[in-house]
Amino acid sequence: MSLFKKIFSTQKKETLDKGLEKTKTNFFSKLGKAVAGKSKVDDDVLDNLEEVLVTSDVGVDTTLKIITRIEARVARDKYVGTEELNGILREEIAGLLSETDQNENVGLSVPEGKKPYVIMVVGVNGVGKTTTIGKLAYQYKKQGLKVVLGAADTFRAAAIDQLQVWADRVDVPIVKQQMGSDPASVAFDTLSSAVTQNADVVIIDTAGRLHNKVNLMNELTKVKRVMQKVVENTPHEVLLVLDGSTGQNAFEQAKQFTKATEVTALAITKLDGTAKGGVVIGISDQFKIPVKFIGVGEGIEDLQVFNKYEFVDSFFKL
Ligand SMILES: Nc1nc2c(ncn2[C@@H]2O[C@H](COP(=O)(O)OP(=O)(O)OP(=O)(O)O)[C@@H](O)[C@H]2O)c(=O)[nH]1
Repeated sequence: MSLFKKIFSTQKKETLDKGLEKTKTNFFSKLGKAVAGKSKVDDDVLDNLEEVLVTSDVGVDTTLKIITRIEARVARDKYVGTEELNGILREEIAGLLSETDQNENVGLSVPEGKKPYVIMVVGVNGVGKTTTIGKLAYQYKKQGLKVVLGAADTFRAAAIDQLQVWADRVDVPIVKQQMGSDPASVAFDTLSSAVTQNADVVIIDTAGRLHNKVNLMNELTKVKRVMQKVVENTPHEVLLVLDGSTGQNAFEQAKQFTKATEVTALAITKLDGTAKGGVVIGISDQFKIPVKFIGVGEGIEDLQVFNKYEFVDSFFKL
């Protein structure tokens, strides 16, 4: 590994460790209480553990899967000491995540033959959509790729302004129209401009109004249809941004959006500010959609390509 890569991966690890601090403190303090005074993993410990996982926003279904795995292990090994619980949880959760996430996580690479690579970003207001687009644009640009942003969230003037702020910050072109204009028309213009400029990556913001699923569905379908008039088979990626700090609400949003449109990847933000980081484990397990990015801070560098092994490692590192 080159020195640059080593420094970068150490920094990435430190940011991840720091970003997960709140979740870990909360989780391990609960886990400590769950096993207090116990030397052996028995039914009581398993009951307590179940509660710890559920209250850490891992989600009921995923929690039950984890508990079943640990039960089987306890039954097999006859005696499992509580001091082994951390290591066992780590192994079982890593195992669970690798079973369910079948998709190859390509992270920031742009697949061959897909130029411009078009990412449509969806999600409700306030989840960190604009910030994620800005951070993504920065990372693609840092790799030497030419990026164009499209402000197709035309529902609020602030959304267009905010995206402009990020476009200026990252120094990438943005295509926008007035507030209230047709999002599909902005998407059309953005893709046309990207083709003319020979851009590598296009990132399109969309309005995430969930109050009416049919409207949302119609709007996203139309945006997609119009995109395909410019570049076939686009968008290549539909990235749903979820706010990790909302815990179960993030699950709910994932359910709604996956019903409204075909979501191909997830970004889970604001993990640094929350004790609900367990949501990443539950969401990775429940939806057959890869978590590609996680937000672990407000800074431009604080969006990471999600790696389930690094995540579990950081989570269970004492
Ligand atoms: N701590 C932390 N804050 C984040 C992260 N991602 C986004 N934010 C903050 O979350 C807030 C909302 O982010 P926006 O990007 O404006 O969210 P949005 O979904 O585009 O929301 P609207 O612009 O209201 O539609 C901002 O203050 C961001 O700085 C993250 O990973 N960590």
